[in-house]
Parts: sequence; C-alpha cells; structure tokens
Amino acid sequence: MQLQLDNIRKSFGNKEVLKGIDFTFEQGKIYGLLGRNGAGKTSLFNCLSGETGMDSGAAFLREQEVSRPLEEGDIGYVFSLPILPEFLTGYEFVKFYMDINQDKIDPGRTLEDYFSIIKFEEEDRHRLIKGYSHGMKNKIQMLCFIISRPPLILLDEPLTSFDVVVALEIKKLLREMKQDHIIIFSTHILQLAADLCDELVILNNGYLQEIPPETLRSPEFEEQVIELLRDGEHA
Ligand SMILES: Nc1ncnc2c1ncn2[C@@H]1O[C@H](COP(=O)(O)OP(=O)(O)OP(=O)(O)O)[C@@H](O)[C@H]1O
Repeated sequence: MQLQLDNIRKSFGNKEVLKGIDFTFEQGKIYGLLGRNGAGKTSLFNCLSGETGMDSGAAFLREQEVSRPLEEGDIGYVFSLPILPEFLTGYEFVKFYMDINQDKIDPGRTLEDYFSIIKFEEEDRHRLIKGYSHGMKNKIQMLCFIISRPPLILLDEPLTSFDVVVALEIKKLLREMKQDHIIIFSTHILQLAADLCDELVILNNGYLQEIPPETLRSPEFEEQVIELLRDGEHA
C-alpha cells in the first residue's frame, strides 16, 4: 500500500503554505515529518484528514496497482491538541468507540486489554475526560487508532506529552503496528525522529523533501537537518 500525494496546495489568505506537495509514502515505514514552526505540518495533516479543504491537488491510496482517493475513514489522526467528548469518562468513550468499530476490532482484545496497552490506570478509566491531563487525552486518541486500525496514521507531535515510560511503550507499539500501516509522525525532537522513524521528510518553504537515509544514520545528523531547515528559510 502507498499513500500518494499529488500536487497539494493550500493557502490561507495571501499566505501560500503548501505550494505543491508531491510525495509517495509506503506501508511498513514510520515517517518523521520535520519543519520549522509554521512550516505547514499541521496544515498538511488537516488537508489529508479533511479537517481543512485543500485548494488543489489530491491524495490517493494505492493497493495492488489500484489507486483510490483517500477517505476520512482511512485515517487515524492524533492531534497535538486532543479533541474528545469531555462529558464522557474514558471508559464510556472507549466502549462507544469499540461499539461503532466492531467490524475492525482485533477479536482477541477486550476493553480492558486496550486500556492496558496504553498503561491507563484502572481508577482513571472512570473519570470524566474533562479532568484528564494532555498526555492522558493523547493516549485515548491513540487508543482510537489502535482499535480501528486505519491504513494511514497521522500523529501530530504526540509523544512530547507522554512521560518517558509511556513514550517508550508507544514507540514500541508504533514499531509493532507499522507493518500494516503508513505512519507519519510530526515532531520537533530530532533525536526522537532519528530513533523512531525509518525515513525523514522535511516540509520546507511549502515543499516536501526527503532526507537521504544515510543522513539519518550519520553522526552529523542533527547538524545536517538544521542546515536543511535553515536553507529552506532563504529559498
Ligand atoms: N486556519 C488558519 N487560518 C489562517 N492561517 C492558518 C490557519 N491554519 C494555519 N495557518 C497558518 O499556516 C501556517 C502553517 O501553520 P501550521 O500550523 O500548519 O504549521 P506547523 O508546521 O504545524 O507549525 P508548528 O510546528 O508551529 O506547530 C502558519 O503561518 C499559520 O499561521
């Protein structure tokens, strides 16, 4: 499976944020999406998920030589600011989410199993989401894609809100899941990107550019990425 982005453009007023994004992402890999503040990472995710309309261009999922337009149901999106029904408890929400995704659930897993996967304390499961910390809300959002297993998973800087133990668990989980998905992960933490991701892409000056794999494993990795980001500033 591949995700093909074809000349995606997006402007806000006079500001052209995405100037023609062309890229092919492959199943089985975790992609790190890097870019300066305001580069357009969230805008790209929003365009893909349908949160925001793109001005032109398109996104396709390609499977066994057949391409079809990417649809909302193909995407699991973890926002940097989690959006959840605050009036429900975590338990109520996850139960509801499992009910509406019954056809997609791994049949061997129960609601308790899912909460254990994200290390969610028993006592917290029955509290209102309204009172959850940022990291706890992010965990619940992550659980949604663990349950429904969509082909494309977009993560907008999620691991920064997790404590080290949970971050490690989630990294492990993403690595385990990657075979069946396309995972794109935006972050400002270069070490995390180098550690977790199979490939890195930089959003620079409205375009998406691949970082050569040899850079990812080189000792000068950080310097080279910062250099690329600086170059983009003047492009
Ligand atoms: N709804 C909107 N209306 C107007 N401008 C917007 C809107 N959404 C994003 N922008 C602008 O588009 C540009 C890209 O923003 P975006 O949030 O996509 O960047 P980002 O790479 O995710 O940044 P950061 O790393 O700081 O989170 C910014 O200049 C931002 O102000």
